[in-house]
Amino acid sequence: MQSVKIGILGLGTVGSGTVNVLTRNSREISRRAGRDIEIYRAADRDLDKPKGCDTSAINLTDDAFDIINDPEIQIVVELIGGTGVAKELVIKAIENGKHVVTANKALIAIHGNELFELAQEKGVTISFEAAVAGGIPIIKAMREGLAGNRIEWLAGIINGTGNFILTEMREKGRDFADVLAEAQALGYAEADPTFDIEGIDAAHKLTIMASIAFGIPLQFDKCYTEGISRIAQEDVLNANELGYRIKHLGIAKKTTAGVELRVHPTLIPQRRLLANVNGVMNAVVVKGDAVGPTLYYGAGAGSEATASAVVADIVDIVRALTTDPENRVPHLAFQPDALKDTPILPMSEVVTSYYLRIHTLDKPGVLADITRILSNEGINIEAILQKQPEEHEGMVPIIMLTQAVVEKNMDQAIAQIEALDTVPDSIMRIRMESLGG
Ligand SMILES: NC(=O)c1ccc[n+]([C@@H]2O[C@H](COP(=O)([O-])OP(=O)(O)OC[C@H]3O[C@@H](n4cnc5c(N)ncnc54)[C@H](O)[C@@H]3O)[C@@H](O)[C@H]2O)c1
Ligand SMILES: N[C@@H](CCO)C(=O)O
Ligand code: NA
Repeated sequence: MQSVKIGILGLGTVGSGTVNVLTRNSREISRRAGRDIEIYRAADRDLDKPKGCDTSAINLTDDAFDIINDPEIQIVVELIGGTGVAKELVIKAIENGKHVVTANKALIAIHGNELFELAQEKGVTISFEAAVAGGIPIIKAMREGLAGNRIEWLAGIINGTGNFILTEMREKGRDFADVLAEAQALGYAEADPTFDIEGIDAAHKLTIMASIAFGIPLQFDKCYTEGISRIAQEDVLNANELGYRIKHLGIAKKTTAGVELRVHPTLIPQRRLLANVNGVMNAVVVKGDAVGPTLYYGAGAGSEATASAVVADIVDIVRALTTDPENRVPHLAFQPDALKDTPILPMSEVVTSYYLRIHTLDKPGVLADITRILSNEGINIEAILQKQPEEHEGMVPIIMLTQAVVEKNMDQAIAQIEALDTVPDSIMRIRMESLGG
């Protein structure tokens, strides 16, 4: 049988990994797919830059549209990134009747609704396993493996760069900027690394997972997003002392009032598996009503780990080339006309417990003022840790763990505490999750 011809757009970290995996494992892959897969063409706008793969047998171009317009190519693999030219290329590819594989979470989270509709209309598939948690087959697991469940919640470490930074800070006391530079050199970070640090990349991935879990349209703009750049070494140490770890989590939860969709640093008990996921590794816990909690773990970024997911998507498409489009697995797990518009809850309505770090002046009565304000807002204190002033330029850091409270009450309490003369700095708050049941 004739080989299936694919065209790759972008030969950077993931593009070159994809060439390497497809080439090295070509025999195994053909046995699985039932057809040979041929890298017919590849495009990179910067062909002079050395590539991380052998391109001698590939017909190269610096114009990605050459590939989109090539009638021989059945599958386009978009590994350029971003929502500019990548969107234009994907739309043109679909219009030209080509299937698309992409690792681009920004594109799917922001434009997925319209792209899937177009793909549906044209009878082609957009596959995006590499877009969420890199090499971990989380999309496949949720979309197919958990299809019998009502998914209740999911929580995950879904940014490799951020987890690498937090791990190095905790284990080696390393400086934030220094670790970020290393993550960039290793090819983990986004083109704009603020996407990693400020939680935007994790929010893209969480948006995609929440749609697949709950059967709702993609709503990236409603995702609450907070990064890790404000976390200080003292918070990492305090958490440790209290039996917790700080992890940058994406959390999606179905409640009776709506769906919680939030990315933020989170204190989780040290004994939880997620607390022990370190470095560039990612992990996602998905709780289904029938199966209970399930855990998916693996490399969340990196050249060949991500390529593993890209190639799996290519194999899936090749296997399904002759099937009727109506019989393919729906892009977002639920049939397009069965998606529900369950509301996304504003952050002010989310209920969690908190870690608070309050720097106070060393004066009598400060603690009493703080506890009075918290109590007036209905906030119960679970634990208090008071540090010595000497190490903190005369300030007394007070660390508190609270019981669960609705976020708007905590907002009000924090505003009142910050207004006290004895509290000159802004308060650090980190939400807590038990991740039990
Ligand atoms: N790096 C990872 O670990 C990883 C993991 C999962 C997903 N992703 C996603 O994969 C995509 C690619 O990421 P990457 O890390 O490989 O990026 P990269 O910067 O290493 O590679 C992008 C490549 O695209 C080329 N390019 C840019 N504009 C182009 C254009 N108009 N036409 C042709 N080529 C063009 C660049 O020259 C570069 O070689 C992004 O969407 C990213 O979010 C990356
Ligand atoms: N920049 C992303 C790449 C994988 O999506 C990360 O660090 O997780
Ligand atoms: Na994945």
